[in-house]
This record gives sequence, C-alpha cells and structure tokens, in this order.
Amino acid sequence: MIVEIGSTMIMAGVAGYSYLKTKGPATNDGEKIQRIFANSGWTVQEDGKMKTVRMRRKRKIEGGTEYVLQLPLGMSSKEIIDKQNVLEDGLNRRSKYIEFDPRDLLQVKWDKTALKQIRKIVTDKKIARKEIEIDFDGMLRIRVYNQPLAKQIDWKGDLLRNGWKVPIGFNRKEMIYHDFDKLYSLIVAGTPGYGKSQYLNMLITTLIIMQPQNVSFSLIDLKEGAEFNKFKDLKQVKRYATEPEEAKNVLEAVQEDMKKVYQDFISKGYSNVKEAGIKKRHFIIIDEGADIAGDQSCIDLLTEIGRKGRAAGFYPVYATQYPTSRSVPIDMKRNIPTRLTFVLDSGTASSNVLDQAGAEDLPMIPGRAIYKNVRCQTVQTPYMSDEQIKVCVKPHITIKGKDDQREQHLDKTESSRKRPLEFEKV
Ligand SMILES: Nc1ncnc2c1ncn2[C@@H]1O[C@H](COP(=O)(O)OP(=O)(O)OP(=O)(O)O)[C@@H](O)[C@H]1O
Repeated sequence: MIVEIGSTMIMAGVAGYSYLKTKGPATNDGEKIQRIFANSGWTVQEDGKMKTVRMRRKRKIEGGTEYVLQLPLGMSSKEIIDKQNVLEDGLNRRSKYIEFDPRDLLQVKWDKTALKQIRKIVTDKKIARKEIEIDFDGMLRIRVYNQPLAKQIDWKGDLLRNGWKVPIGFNRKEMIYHDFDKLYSLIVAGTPGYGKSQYLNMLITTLIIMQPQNVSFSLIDLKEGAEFNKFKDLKQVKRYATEPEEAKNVLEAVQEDMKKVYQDFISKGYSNVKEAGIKKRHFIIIDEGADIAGDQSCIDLLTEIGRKGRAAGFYPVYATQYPTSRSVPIDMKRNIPTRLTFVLDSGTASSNVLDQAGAEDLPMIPGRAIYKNVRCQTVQTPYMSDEQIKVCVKPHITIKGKDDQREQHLDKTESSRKRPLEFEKV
C-alpha cells in the first residue's frame, strides 16, 4: 500500500515537474535569478535589442550555490548590489500552492512515517530563508545560501590571534579578522540594539587580553559613560571622556602624543612604528561619534589622526548610531576605508557608511553585520558576555585618576600579573 502511494506520488511529481519546467514559474534558483532580472526590467538596449544577464556558470559552495553571470555592457553592478533585497525576496518567494520539488521525494524513507516526513520537508521549506551575497569582479557572482548564518557565535579564547588581529565575525566559512597593523582604523555603525556597543566592548577586551603591555586607549564614551565606564580604571586606559568638550581635549592630547612618536621614529631614520620596532599601539575609540560631528575641529582632529596615525600606531575606531553625511564625513571615510555596519534603518544610512545599500536589509538579528574591506561580507560578530568582559579586565584595574599614574602602570612589567584566562594563540 505504502509502495503504491509512493510510486503514484513520484509519477505525479515527475509529470508536474516537467510541466512547471516548461510553462510554469522558475523552479530552480538559477532560473529564478534570470527571471527576476527580466521581470525587474534590469536590461539594457544594444543594437535595438533588449539584453540582460547571461548565466555563465554555477558551482556548489559550502552551504549553497554560486551563480556566475555576465553583465551586458552598460549595466551597472552597483545598481544590482543595491537591490540585493529584490533578488533575495524573489528567491524566497512562495506561491500559494505548496512548493514541493519532486526531487525531495528521494529523501523520503518509504515506511509508515512517509507522510510525516513529507509534511516536515514542506514545513522546513516554509520557514527556511535563503540569504544571498553579491560581488562583482568582472562577472556578477551571486551566492545563494540554503541556510541562514548562525544567530549567535560565542566569543572563545581560541579566537585570539597574534599581533593586532581582532575578530570581526563569522562569514559561514571562517572567522574573519581586522588586522589593525595592516588596515589601521575602523568605522562602526548600527541602529541601537543590534550589537555595535557590544562589539566595541569585545574589541577593547580582546586587545587587552592579547597585548596587555603594549595596548593603550583613549576612550570617548558620549553615551554618558554608559558603555566604557567598566574600562575607565584599567591601566591601559590613558584618557577617558564622556562629554563632547572633554572629547576635544582628548583628541588634542592624542594628536600631541602622536606627533611625539612620529618625531621619535623619523629622527632615527624610520618611516613607521613597525620598522622602528616600536611595540606600543594606541586606540582612540569613540562611541556615539554623531555627538562630536557638529564640531568641525573634532572631526578635523580625528581625520588627521586617521591619516597620520597609521605610521605612528594610533588607530581610531569611530562608532555611530546615526550615519549621516555629517556624522560620517567624506574626509573621514577617505582616511578610514574599512567599515563594520550592523542593521541600519535606511538605504541612505547604509550608503553613508558603506557607499552602498545593504545594511538596511540585514536580518534583524543582533550581531549580524556587513564588514567592508574593499568588498563586503555578511558576518555574525562574536558575542562576549558582560560576565566574560568583567573576568578578563578585572586583573588590569588600577588606581583610577591621573594620567601619569596610568602611564606609570603601563610601563610596569606584566610578569607578576596572572592572565585572566589562559588562551592558546594561533
Ligand atoms: N554579537 C552578538 N550576538 C548575539 N547577541 C548580541 C550580539 N551583540 C549584541 N547582542 C545582543 O543585543 C543587545 C544589544 O546590543 P548592544 O547594546 O551592543 O546594541 P547597540 O547597537 O550598541 O545599542 P546602543 O547603540 O543603544 O548601545 C545585547 O544586550 C545583546 O543581548
């Protein structure tokens, strides 16, 4: 009986499949992509004919399929990348009828649970949402993933690396890192509640664990100290400000320090701290940069630190909830090309940070972000709990207050201190 039901369903499935293939809606993602291009009017005119993309190749990748398409002359890849959501929605579109690919029957074990298994396949298909990534390297590459990225990646000691490499996020294949000694600074943006501040906390803590003797910070927390308060008494924190007026003083002091380091290695005939063998690095971390954006002198200082700081080992990390053309000015972007953007509320906000749309279409998952280092990648940033942060920074708390005390402590050796957690560096 079960066998009879099974064979009838397979026959019906095969017949239905052949019909849909020729007449009905597109049934596989490659066909759907081409159909979306045609239906959305993504075409150009050439010799009096309408031309659209041509599918050149497809290949299996981890967790999905990559489609490689050739664009006709005159079609802009940026416009397509900006409309990524149209492609993603098209690939996730469900018709009213139950979508069932006859090939799914091959997974079914034909016993008394067969109907239950079929129901499960249909339900799984209903709730699964495909995610895509688009790139252009002369060909348009559309990667379609069958499963979404993990919703949480917990921070663990094995994420630590040598040097100044800090984890950015998991991109489905691996954890990707921002190497501050190569890429220097970073702009971080994101609507409240999606992980921007948590990321900054993780970044500070990771740097302290990795380089307790060599790292120092100027922390500017314009959320009235709500975020960086827990770090202010650490010996690595050289300066700390919570008001825009203090922020300017901090930036001026950083500029002075930077000049001294500069003059020091230049006078010895070196062109940067790496060549000079100087191990110290200073991070200027600003949470809610929009609050100083109205003060042009602060923006000018920050832009100069972004430009000259590379050679001197002074690396700014500038974060904002409101990425407008004022809070992320063009000069700053020119000097800080690498960006990390969590969910944003509009394509305009996304363009202000990434120079392209996309962050407004990220799923509303805390920690989900786009990292742009030349090309954009969607990542899930590592989650470090407040408890983990407390444990890791506790051994570094020192007498609070004056800068000279902090500096003195910075110069002391670390040998007598126990590391908060033992981690293996890779
Ligand atoms: N990487 C992450 N993975 C999983 N959950 C996260 C992650 N980052 C943050 N969260 C969760 O989201 C909440 C909000 O994060 P966070 O405070 O960093 O947001 P925010 O964008 O900085 O907001 P605000 O700008 O108001 O500070 C956190 O309390 C945490 O529960």
